[in-house]
Amino acid sequence: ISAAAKADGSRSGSIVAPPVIKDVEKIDVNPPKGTRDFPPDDMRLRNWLFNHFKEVSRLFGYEEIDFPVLETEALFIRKAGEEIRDQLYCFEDRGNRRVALRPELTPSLARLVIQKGKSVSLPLKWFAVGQCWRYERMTRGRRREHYQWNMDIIGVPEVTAEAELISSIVTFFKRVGITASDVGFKVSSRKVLQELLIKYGVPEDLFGRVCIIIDKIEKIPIDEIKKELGFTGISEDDIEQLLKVLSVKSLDDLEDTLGGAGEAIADLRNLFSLAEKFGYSEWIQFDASVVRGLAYYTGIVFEGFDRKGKLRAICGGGRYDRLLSTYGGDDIPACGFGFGDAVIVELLKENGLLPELRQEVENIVCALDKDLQGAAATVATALRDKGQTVDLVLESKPLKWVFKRASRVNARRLVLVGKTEWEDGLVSVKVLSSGEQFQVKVNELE
Ligand SMILES: CC(=O)Nc1cnc2ccccc2c1
Repeated sequence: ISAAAKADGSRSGSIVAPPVIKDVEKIDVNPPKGTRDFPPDDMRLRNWLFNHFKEVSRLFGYEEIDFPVLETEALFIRKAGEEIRDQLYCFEDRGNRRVALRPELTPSLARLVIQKGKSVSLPLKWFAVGQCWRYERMTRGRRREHYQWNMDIIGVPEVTAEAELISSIVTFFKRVGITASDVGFKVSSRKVLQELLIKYGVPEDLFGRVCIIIDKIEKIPIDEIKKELGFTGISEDDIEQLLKVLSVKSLDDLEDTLGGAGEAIADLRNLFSLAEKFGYSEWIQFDASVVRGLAYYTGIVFEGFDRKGKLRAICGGGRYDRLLSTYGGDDIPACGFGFGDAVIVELLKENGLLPELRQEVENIVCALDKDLQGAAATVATALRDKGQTVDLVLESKPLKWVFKRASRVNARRLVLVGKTEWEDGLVSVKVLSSGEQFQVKVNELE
């Protein structure tokens, strides 16, 4: 071989190296751009968060629902110029159907309510925790998926519904240690805008579009806002007046500016007095500039914000009384909120409230030599049948290895199956925290 090898170490001539079978390309082991894996540590935090979401929802008497992450594209096609529409993760499936990964849960909920029709009795109180998707052209490193907790009340026209929804979010915050000095809710009503646009003679079908433009008020320059509002046909004077109303600082100012208490004022005053009764007054404040970025809201809108102003909105929601009818359903009033899984984790981190979550297992069961593997399986099963968690050592390993694994999986105790004890139906147990050691009959282990 050396004769055939060249100075540069390459080979030639009669020597044939065995063919290297390269039948698999090394695949990219990272998840697709903008998406996340949930290895155990991350999954523990996610389960901790989602369990709080679900426990609060159950505390409020809501029933859990779910729907496919894939929907028809038509469910999300709205012409109000929403960002969520521009970033729709849509495509044509192999049956040439236009489909989309859901960017939010509310349309699916509306679809399900209409599908159920008369077979469900109102009011419905439903909740879901589901993954939502967006496709951004240039991924500015932003995520393309997140999980959202939603709670919705279908069939209640009064603001007691919105008041209860905010109470459920306050309950969640309290459970994870967030207080009214960390977080607040900005509350307003789109009926303010509605009343103004009627006054300005703006056609009703432009309402959603105007709301979406106003929602961008803190994100793009005011001149751009005025220009976009101009395109909808509102006069410059009316635009000035509109922006003035949206900057009022109190409900009283709003009432003066609107020249009397319309529905919007009545709803808001009602909500604030209910907040008192629910016990969360110090969590909410009126803020006329809150409109939220979804076209279908029609009344009260609210969003959770961090008082340090360092993070994007934590959650948001409101009343959407027309959504079901736009899908051909009956005119059923509805309201709900969405709560994403990203900002809340940043907030908890900022406030040192992230929980320390470790794997834990009660028992490691191990055979002390390999012909006791069956006995170890019997012991493991006896413990598992009693509801004890067991990590069964599945191969014969030196004791040193077992101790190392015991500390890594945070086991409470070791259960060792040895030859002599087993003949007397005994196993030996070592409590790892105290070092206490004892022998016990298998069926007395608990
Ligand atoms: C902070 C964050 O991850 N936001 C986020 C991530 N993915 C989404 C996907 C769909 C709709 C909204 C989304 C929002």
